[in-house]
Order: sequence, then structure tokens, then C-alpha cells
Amino acid sequence: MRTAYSVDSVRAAERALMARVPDGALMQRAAAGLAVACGQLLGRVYGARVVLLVGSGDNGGDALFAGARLARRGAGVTAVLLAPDRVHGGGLAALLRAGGRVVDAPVGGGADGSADADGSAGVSERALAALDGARLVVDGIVGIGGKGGLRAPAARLVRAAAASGALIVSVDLPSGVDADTGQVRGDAVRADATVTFGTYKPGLLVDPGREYAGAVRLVDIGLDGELGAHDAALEALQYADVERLLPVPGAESDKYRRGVVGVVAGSARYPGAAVLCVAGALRAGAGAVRYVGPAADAVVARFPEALVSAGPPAAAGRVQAWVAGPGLGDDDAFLRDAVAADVPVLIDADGLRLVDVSAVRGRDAPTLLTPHAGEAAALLGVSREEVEGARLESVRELAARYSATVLLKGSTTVVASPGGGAVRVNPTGTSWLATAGSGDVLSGLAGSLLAAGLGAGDAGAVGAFLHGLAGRLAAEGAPVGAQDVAEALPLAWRDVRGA
Ligand SMILES: NC(=O)C1=CN([C@@H]2O[C@H](COP(=O)(O)OP(=O)(O)OC[C@H]3O[C@@H](n4cnc5c(N)ncnc54)[C@H](O)[C@@H]3O)[C@@H](O)[C@H]2O)[C@@H](O)CC1
Ligand SMILES: [K+]
Repeated sequence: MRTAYSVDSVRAAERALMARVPDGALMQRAAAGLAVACGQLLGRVYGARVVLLVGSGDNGGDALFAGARLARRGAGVTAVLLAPDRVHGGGLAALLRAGGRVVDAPVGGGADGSADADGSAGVSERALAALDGARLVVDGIVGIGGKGGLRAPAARLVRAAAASGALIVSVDLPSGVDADTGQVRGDAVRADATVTFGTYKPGLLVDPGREYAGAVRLVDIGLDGELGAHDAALEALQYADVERLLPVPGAESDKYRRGVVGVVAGSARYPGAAVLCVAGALRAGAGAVRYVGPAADAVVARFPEALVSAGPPAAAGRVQAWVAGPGLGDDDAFLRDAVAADVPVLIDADGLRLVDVSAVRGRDAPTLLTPHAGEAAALLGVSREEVEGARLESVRELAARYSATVLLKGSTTVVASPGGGAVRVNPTGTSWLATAGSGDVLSGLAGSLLAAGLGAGDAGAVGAFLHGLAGRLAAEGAPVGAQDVAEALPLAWRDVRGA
């Protein structure tokens, strides 16, 4: 399991560890790891031109100590100081001792400037010129102490660094990305790589921050023991975690023991949604799929193994979980039956629009809601952009409002439980999955995992993982349709099981 901790937890863990190690030891560990990563990116350190963008806190200190290490290996290192009067003294001294150069960013060497008419944002010509011809820029502007969007001088330098064509390495996290949420307000560093210390931060694993971070490398500074006392803010299942959770049938299994999933989906207008939902459900671990609704002919024509009926759901026979909503149109009668059933229910698509909050909140069995950003926005009464910019906040808020597990689909799919706790973040997503009907496949898949006995959080996270992996395997760099994704699900299973 990959975990990420909140800034508060990181700070508390660092305090506890610092009390037991010599002064400055943690920063030295961080800087050593950072310098190694920079050296690997550069290939040849000797003679390389490196620019450090140095803010006023310890993030800048890390950059300065790492810069000193690179300078000792023969790099030409220039530190651009955003706040010369508040720079990390020890780091600056180390860089100067190692032969590094220093340039003040503010015009006239004063404190942080502000936006001005010529667009220089109070940044000196010398600071901007330092970036010319740089091979590597180290972003030590702000780390976990960053608040709000980057101030104007920092933003100006970030734009100049991006235009310089140099490789950009962010220290701990890209400056301008909110460490706890991944939100980006205004300018932020777009890094080729981010070297983070002690633990992942949530903003490195969730878009939009994740996209800004580039390849993320974790440097061990000895925090693990201390972090154990805190709850992770985020968890990302890895292959081994998913393998443990997959519902693999035993010798005694029959279709009921494996789980039967019922699908309430499709309409005369949207029969395809029913077919795709069943396609996902058939390849996810349940022993049988019952389809209930007006698209029975289309379903059985494509999948003779599906058990179909015209409805209502209560007359369909035994099921261990329902999936309700894809392509339903405006008819909510079967949806209401499914929501009233005392088994786990997954609600998706039209079902999210039609379902009553109080009916969901009143359920005893687990509920899993699977909105995309647009649907989540409608449920929360905000814009789609607000949801996309604040995925963690949105998914937590929905889980609390509906007293349900919520899987928010998108560039980073996240799953929150009603009782709070760590949000699951899916590491396998791919933009090829942004295709019509792909969500119907996911709802069938995750519903089938519910029927097979997984809890709602596990069903959502494992479903998203397999779905993402199937999307990648099906796409292999070319466009795919939702049916291709469903058909690649067995490949994803085999990949996870190492079979
Ligand atoms: N505490 C520790 O033990 C360790 C901390 N480390 C480093 O220290 C960092 C945290 O250091 P700090 O707490 O000093 O905080 P930061 O260095 O992350 O940032 C705080 C400074 O940035 C300025 N600032 C805040 N928001 C800004 C904005 N939007 N635009 C421009 N400037 C802004 C503030 O005025 C403040 O001086 C970590 O991210 C990590 O890089 C590492 O050395 C590992 C050990
Ligand atoms: K940074």
C-alpha cells in the first residue's frame, strides 16, 4: 500500500523524530537524497549548470544543501534567492563554501516584490539571466509550508524556468501545489521530477497536483516509525494489495457462493448501457449476472450467460448486490426497488440524478455511489471545475452527505468512505478511459465485486484499479471503446495475479 500523510501529520512526525536526532540531520538526509536524484537526472554532474530557486523556508534550505553537494561534484550552481534577508543561513553558507554563486531575485535586493507594470514582478534581470542555459532547475521555493497561490515574484521565476528548457526538479512538492489537496491556484511549477521526503503528500497523488509533480521519488529520512502514530490521509492500492482482495473461487464455490449481481440499467433509448454494464459485471468475480429491465433482448443477444428478466427487481430472484442507474433515462421505479433492497447497492449515472438522498442515507446495507466530476458537481450544487480542482474535498463531502462510499471518477479516481478515514486513490488511471460507456463497464465491475463479498471501499478501489489497468492494456497507446476495456478485464486480472 502506498500512503500519503497530511501536512499536520508530517509536521508532528518530524518534531518527534527531530527530538531524537542531531540538529539538522533530517535536512541533511533530505538534501543528500535530493542531490543523488539530481545527479541521476543530469547524468554528468561535472560542468552542468544548475540553478536553485530558493524560498524563505526550509524547502529552500534543502535546495541549498543539495546545491552544495552538486557544486562539490563540479556543477556550476547558482542560487536565486527570493527573500535574501530570510534565506536558510546554514544552507547558504554551505553553498558558498562549495563555490556556488548567489543572485538576489528582488530588484535592488529588497524583500519580496509585487507585480509591476513591466511584468518583471520585481524580479531582477540578473535572476532571470541566471536561468539562461541552465540544464537543471531545482525548485526550492516552497514545500509543505506553502500557503495559497505563489506570490508574484515566485510566479515570474517559475514561468522563466519553464521557458528555459531546463529539467525541473521540485523539492518535496512542486511549489504552488497544495500539499494536502493537490489544488493549484494560479501558477505552479511543472516538474519533470519531484523528490519528496519521508512520505508522499496527498497533493502528489491527486490531480491536478499529481500532473505537476512529474515522476515522484520518495527519499527515506526515517519518518516511518513516527508516522505510524498518525492516520494516513490517502492510500493507493498496489498490485499485491489488489491481488489479496480479488475474489478467486475456491473448490467449493458455486454461483451463489461466488455472488450474484443484479443489474438495473439501460432503457429503450439506451440499451447499450445495459450491455456494457453486464459486460463489466461478467468479468469481475460474481458467479452470475441477473439483468432486469427493458434491454433484456440486447443483453441476452450479446451475453447468453446473463439471466434476464423484464422486472421488477424484487421478482428477479436472489442477488447479493445491485448495480442501478446506467442508461436508465428518467424511469426510477426499478432504481427505487434496488435501493430498498437489503443488499449492497451501487448507484451510477442516471441513478445518481434520480435517487433520493434520504433513501440512500436510510439504508443499512453498504451503498457505493460512482459519479464522474459532472455528476458530483450536480449533487453538490457546484461547478464541474470546482470538483475537478478539489477532488478530495468533493469526494469526502459527498460521502458524508449521502452516508455512503463514494467513488469519484476522473483523471485521478478517488474513493471515500462515509466514516472518514483514508481516501483511496487509484494509481492505474489512463486518459484513454475517457470514452463513452467506460463508466458503465466500471459500475458493472465494481458491483460484481460487491456481490462477491468485497466491502464498498474495496470494491470501488479494486474496481477502479482493474478498470484502469484494462484500459491501459486495451489501449496500448491507441484509442479504445468501452467494450474493448471490458474485454481486456481478464488480462488485467491475470496481470494482477501474475498469471
Ligand atoms: N521539518 C523538517 O524536519 C524537514 C523539513 N524539510 C523541508 O522543509 C520544508 C518545510 O519547510 P518550512 O516549514 O520552512 O516551509 P516552506 O519552506 O515549505 O515554506 C515556508 C516559507 O515560504 C513562504 N511562502 C509561503 N507561501 C508562499 C507562497 N505562496 N509564495 C511564496 N512564498 C511562500 C513563507 O513566507 C515561508 O517563509 C519541507 O517541505 C521540506 O522541503 C526537509 O528538510 C526534511 C526535514
Ligand atoms: K518546492
